[in-house]
Amino acid sequence: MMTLAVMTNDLVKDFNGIKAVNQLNLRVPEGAIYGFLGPNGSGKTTTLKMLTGMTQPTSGTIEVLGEPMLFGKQKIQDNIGFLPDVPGFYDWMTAHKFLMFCGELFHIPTPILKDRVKSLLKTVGLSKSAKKKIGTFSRGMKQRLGIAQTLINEPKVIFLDEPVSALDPQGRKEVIDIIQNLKGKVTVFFSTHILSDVERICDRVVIINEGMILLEDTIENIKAMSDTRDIEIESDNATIQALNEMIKEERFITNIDLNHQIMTLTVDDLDVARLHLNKVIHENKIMIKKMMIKEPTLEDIYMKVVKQI
Ligand SMILES: Nc1ncnc2c1ncn2[C@@H]1O[C@H](COP(=O)(O)OP(=O)(O)OP(=O)(O)O)[C@@H](O)[C@H]1O
Repeated sequence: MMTLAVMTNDLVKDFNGIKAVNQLNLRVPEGAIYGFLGPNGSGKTTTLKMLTGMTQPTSGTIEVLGEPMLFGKQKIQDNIGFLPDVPGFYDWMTAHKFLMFCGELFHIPTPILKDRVKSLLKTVGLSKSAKKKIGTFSRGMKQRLGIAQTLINEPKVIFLDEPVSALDPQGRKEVIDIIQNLKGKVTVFFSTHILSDVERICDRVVIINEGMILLEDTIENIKAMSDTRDIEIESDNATIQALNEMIKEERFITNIDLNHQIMTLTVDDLDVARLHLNKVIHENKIMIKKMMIKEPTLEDIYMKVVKQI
């Protein structure tokens, strides 16, 4: 049986009649890199706060690592790590001092803690900046330090609230690479709205809106589920126009999008479309640079599911 790192049953958080989280049933397998997606205000932060024991649910239950979350009494914080969306640091502390300080809060014996801090600084690529003040750090460096802090107590699961959203592409890549390297060592539950990152590293994804689940599955299954397939054809402008005239009345085409040298066809039957297009291109001796089938991206699917509501 699959071991679950996080399980919620009918989780609800009501703020004066507004259900920020509404009957949420999450199943996060142990060891997964789990992407928690949703537009602004969909309930991600509220969920994360409940999962980490900081906010009391209105109703429903939470189990983390098989232990029921008993609000106010739980020891669960010893076994989890949490990086809030806007982490706070003492700017005057060095990275090394900060991690030592965090470890002391867990009463980790000093010799063990020293080794752990050293190894964590290496994991997040901050060994060379260990003695620098946090106030001089870039956002990306702070976020990496934040990830090291979530790992200080050797948790089995860490929760990261939008860890990459405020970072530039370089900073994002560094943080995403670190998360990817944690695979197999710790369960990572992270919220984000940057879909390309999710696509690259997540095993499973859940998309929520208005506190409810719209979709929950592996990335492959989510992509396979989408039945829309586009065909992209590239040539010079005139050829594209000519081809458009030849095929625009075909019944298998549901939409044609022309963008100078690129024509994108949305079709209802990919096989019929390919056969017919090949025939037209061959018979009319049309020179094309490229014809390819565009797989739907997670972003296409996300936009579709979120818009349905
Ligand atoms: N303390 C609170 N009191 C009242 N309403 C709240 C409170 N916290 C959140 N909400 C409401 O709950 C809903 C969900 O908010 P939440 O911050 O969980 O969403 P989110 O998905 O994390 O959004 P974002 O990506 O913008 O941070 C919103 O409508 C928000 O206004």
